[in-house]
Amino acid sequence: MTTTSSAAKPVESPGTLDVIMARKRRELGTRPPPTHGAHPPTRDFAQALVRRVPGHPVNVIAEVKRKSPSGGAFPHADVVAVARSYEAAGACAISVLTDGPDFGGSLEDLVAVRAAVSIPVLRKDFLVAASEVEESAAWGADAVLLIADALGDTELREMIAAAKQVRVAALVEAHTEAHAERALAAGASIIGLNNRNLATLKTDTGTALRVMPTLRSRSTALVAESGLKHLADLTAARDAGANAVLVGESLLRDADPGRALRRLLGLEGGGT
Ligand SMILES: O=C(O)c1ccccc1NCC(=O)[C@H](O)[C@H](O)COP(=O)(O)O
Repeated sequence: MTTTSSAAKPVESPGTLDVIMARKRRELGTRPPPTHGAHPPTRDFAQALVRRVPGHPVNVIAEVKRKSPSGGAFPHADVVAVARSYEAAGACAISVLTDGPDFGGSLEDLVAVRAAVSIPVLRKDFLVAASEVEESAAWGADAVLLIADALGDTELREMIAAAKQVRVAALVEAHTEAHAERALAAGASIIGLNNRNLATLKTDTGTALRVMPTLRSRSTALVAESGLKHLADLTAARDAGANAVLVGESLLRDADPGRALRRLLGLEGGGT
């Protein structure tokens, strides 16, 4: 928090998410509208989240990104190789960061990863308009991330409706119960509870555990996101109602992200 020099009234500094969303809204104004090419048949993201896999504590959406504001650079530039290793290790879906400036990703990464795996692929970005949901479908995304905390009610409703229209799943993320309720009211059926506060980047893995039980009976699928490192984090998320978890950093810090995923799932020794 910063304060003005003379007035007593405090002035909030914009959080990281606000800064990113402001950039995205500026960029949208300067980009040509998406061209809508034919897109491949959509892989069923919701089904991948709810399908029970014998021997897995919970389904894992495994994430590829080259860097992040909170984590800095990750040691794997070849996101396609990492995605392949995740699929072989039992991931139910792949999350691909397509934001360039803050995460080192691109829509070309999304296309390359989708061509390399047979499981659904989530476009993880900071979408600000329904036209970008349509654009995501044209680029082959099976699902898009929408961040309830950063979108108005009308935007959220329009973007969820656009996703239904172009037959991509919408994973609607919230950090608080209030934003999760807004997501449900806007028509969301797959809700992600982000343990990371995207304004401050502080992570508390108890966040999803506290909020998910209130949503269990009103959603198709629940996803606990961010900061998950241990098998015990996965079993706790499952016990609180999660169908799936979204994991990036703890896998990407390992020299072998596929092996790290097997360990996280309790399928290989060395996990905790
Ligand atoms: O991770 C960040 O630093 C970040 C900053 C600003 C906006 C979003 C950000 N991350 C998005 C996510 O929450 C994660 O990519 C995702 O949930 C996976 O989390 P983790 O397993 O902790 O990498």
